[in-house]
Amino acid sequence: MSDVQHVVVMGVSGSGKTTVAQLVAERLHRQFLEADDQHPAANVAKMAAGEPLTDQDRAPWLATLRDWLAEQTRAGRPSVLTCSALKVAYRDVLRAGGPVLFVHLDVTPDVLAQRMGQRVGHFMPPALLGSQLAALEPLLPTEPGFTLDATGTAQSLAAQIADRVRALSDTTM
Ligand SMILES: Nc1ncnc2c1ncn2[C@@H]1O[C@H](COP(=O)(O)OP(=O)(O)OP(=O)(O)O)[C@@H](O)[C@H]1O
Ligand SMILES: O=C(O)[C@H](O)[C@@H](O)[C@H](O)[C@H](O)CO
Repeated sequence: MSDVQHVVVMGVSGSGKTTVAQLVAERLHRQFLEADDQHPAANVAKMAAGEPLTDQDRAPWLATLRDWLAEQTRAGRPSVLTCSALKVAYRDVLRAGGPVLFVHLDVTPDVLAQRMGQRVGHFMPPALLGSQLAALEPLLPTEPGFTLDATGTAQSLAAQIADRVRALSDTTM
């Protein structure tokens, strides 16, 4: 089995996690989970009201995601998960669910604001972007994963990620 069992597509709101991760899951024929759908209702209400989440708010949500990863690991199902995973401590929680490769979609604040401004029907207000960027801790060299300049098209980003995952799987079989 490959070391890259779970790909976690991470980054701040509007970076393209959902769009890109869905394409990666299709390309690699993997299980897919959208972390936004797993937030407790209180978290969604808080964000929709323009209030950033705290570490405490995120704790039960991260535990749910970790448990889902652990379930996939136990069943031997490689997966793709979207998750903001803004802090090292949050990523450590996810890593407890099995072998993970983080892919950080890095987008400039200008492009993020443009993307969030254009998006319709999403609970996350663009006003929370500053707090997302302030909370973000880039991947450390000691963490498994890589950062991608995510200003390209979603299809080209997904192709790059799928290629990297396949290459890593080939070298670890
Ligand atoms: N590579 C891309 N190039 C241009 N636009 C993109 C790209 N990826 C996503 N978008 C658009 O940007 C907006 C945000 O994308 P998306 O919802 O996938 O981001 P997200 O990181 O999942 O956000 P959130 O965490 O807030 O749900 C959407 O309107 C989407 O269509
Ligand atoms: O950790 C967080 O603050 C949240 O996960 C957010 O990032 C949102 O859920 C998501 O981005 C919604 O748009």
